Amino acid sequence: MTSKTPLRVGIAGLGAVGLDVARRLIDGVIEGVTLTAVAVRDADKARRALPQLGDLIAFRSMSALADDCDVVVECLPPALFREVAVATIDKGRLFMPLSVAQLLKNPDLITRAKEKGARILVPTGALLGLDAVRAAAEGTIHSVKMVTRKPPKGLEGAPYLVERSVSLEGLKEPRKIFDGTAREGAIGFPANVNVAAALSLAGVGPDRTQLEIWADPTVTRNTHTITVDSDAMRLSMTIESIPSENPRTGKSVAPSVIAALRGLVSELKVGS
Ligand SMILES: NC(=O)C1=CN([C@@H]2O[C@H](COP(=O)(O)OP(=O)(O)OC[C@H]3O[C@@H](n4cnc5c(N)ncnc54)[C@H](O)[C@@H]3O)[C@@H](O)[C@H]2O)C=CC1
Ligand SMILES: O=C([O-])CC(=O)C(=O)O
Repeated sequence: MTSKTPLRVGIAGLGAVGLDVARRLIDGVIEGVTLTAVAVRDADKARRALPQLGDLIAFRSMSALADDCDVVVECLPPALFREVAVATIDKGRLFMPLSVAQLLKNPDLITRAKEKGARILVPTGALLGLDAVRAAAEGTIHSVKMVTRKPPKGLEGAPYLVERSVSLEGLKEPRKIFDGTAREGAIGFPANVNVAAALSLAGVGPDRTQLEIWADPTVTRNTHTITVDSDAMRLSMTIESIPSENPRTGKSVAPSVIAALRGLVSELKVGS
């Protein structure tokens, strides 16, 4: 792809992340990247939010989104992930998932991407430091741990809590609600800790990545701390992301997608 050929982007799902990414692309924040098509549930609602849709930016079904896009950014509820993933990969496009926990449930997609000449690029999303974790993974990683603290509203309704009839309503003190592996966390909290899945894919995999989740009424931000110990480095990093209109999702997620898209076309790219 040369900088003269615009990179055509499709977005599946215009919720907290997708709408923010779409707005920024329409505003022309990245020279050489255009929003070409979107897949939405309710076209009228999408047009009310973004009147530019439907004219130069096409509405497509999820299976047709990749037809005229080089990159498809998936910003859907987890249950819809596979449909758009398969359609994009089968067309040999670049697939950028946000519902990263679903990648752990659908590992065949990675082999499928190899067969079809597609690529899967996981943006850093609500996390940080994945470049350093990948560098550590070039050597020997001894341990990876992530501790997530979210305001209770950002965790309510997660399957892990519903199955155990755990209510977070009226919580006054921080409460540890989960302690296990990233794989188990991705199953129990599919819309809350995609970041744990991303961390595990960057480092030592979902079964060796440890995860704690706290419902914490004393924090106002979605807070993730990662600690990595390897033969080359020890690192500990924390990000505190302001919740977006979707309390589960931090405001750092959409800019992270924009940064990842920019990295596909810019002459200078900083960080791996
Ligand atoms: N990787 C990461 O760091 C992060 C990942 N996420 C994940 O990213 C995904 C998107 O997050 P949000 O934007 O906050 O979710 P959201 O719930 O705000 O948006 C989802 C959108 O999908 C739309 N949708 C539902 N059915 C649809 C259909 N059949 N066709 C097209 N669109 C449909 C909904 O109307 C909604 O607008 C979620 O799976 C979330 O868990 C969220 C935050 C961080
Ligand atoms: O935005 C966040 O804090 C992280 C999040 O929802 C996720 O990883 O699914």
